[in-house]
Amino acid sequence: EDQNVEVQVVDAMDKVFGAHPGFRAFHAKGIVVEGTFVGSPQGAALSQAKVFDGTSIPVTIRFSNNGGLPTVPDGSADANPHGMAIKFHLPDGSETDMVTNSLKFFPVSTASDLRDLFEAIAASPEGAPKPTKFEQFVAAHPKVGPAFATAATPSSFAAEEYHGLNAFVLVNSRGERQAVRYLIVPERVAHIEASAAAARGPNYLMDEIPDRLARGPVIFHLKAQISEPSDITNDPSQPWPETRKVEELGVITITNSVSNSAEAQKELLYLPGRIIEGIELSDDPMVSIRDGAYAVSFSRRSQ
Ligand code: HEM
Repeated sequence: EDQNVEVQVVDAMDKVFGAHPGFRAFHAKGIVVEGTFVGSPQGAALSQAKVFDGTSIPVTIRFSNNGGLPTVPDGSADANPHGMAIKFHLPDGSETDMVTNSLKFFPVSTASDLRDLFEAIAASPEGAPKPTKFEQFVAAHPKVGPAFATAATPSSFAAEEYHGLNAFVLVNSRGERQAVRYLIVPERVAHIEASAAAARGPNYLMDEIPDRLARGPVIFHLKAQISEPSDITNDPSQPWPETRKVEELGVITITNSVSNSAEAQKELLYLPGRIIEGIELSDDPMVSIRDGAYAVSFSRRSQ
């Protein structure tokens, strides 16, 4: 990977979406909610991380739309995939994060390919000569089309399944290591047609979740897809077979929205590589590069 891909990828995002002071370079539109996580015995057997020890851990969650436009309509295809970022607040004051989205696999293998994808989009405005740079990129990267085809428009942030995509390694108290990919599974997945989403208005997802929480909690199951030794762990564009075992790591109970979401999300920084003992990076270099890019975006949006 290039030395400066963390900066280049954020620059390329800004070329596509424009720079919007105070907002994230990507997943710019979102809403912050709060709740708790309780780890399961299976989670504790897979990882000694304190987050899975069965005690109730406060969580701060940000749901988001794809893209760098703070005003993207929630039901637009450009808002897919939606994101779910979770920050777990451990009793010792430390934090660990998970940053997931609703794609079933990632469109490209590496961060430099993602940079090149945004560069190609930026170089392919309306009326650009055919084949456009974007069309050429898609032709040369066969996972882009199929990956985006896995994204749909949810009826609610609470009715979507989210995927960690990058592999992590869980380490238990016996030192046993298991590469996994996280899945965040709602009680019910519900997708709607673009026309129905448009009828609900441009902020229907952001408006719906506080209303829902006022009526009662929202439950998700945090799960781990368990890899086999032959599975590739350094390429999130390669899904593992559907037949792989999935273990429950615990239950997320979202209890409330926050009154100052717009301010709260400015202060929040989720880092996919913010991990604690019992969770390790895999051989996928993308996670550390993501950390760098998220930090670049954070420092720009905090100015
Ligand atoms: C090389 C790959 C990637 C790069 C360079 C990248 C870059 C970024 C950047 C710059 C941000 C804004 C961060 C901020 O200002 O706080 C962001 C946000 C986000 N990304 Fe990525 N991303 C990558 C891959 C992924 C993957 C694989 C996922 C899902 C599994 C994902 C899901 C998200 C989500 C959900 C957010 C919003 C986080 C929040 O709510 O604070 N990204 N990404």
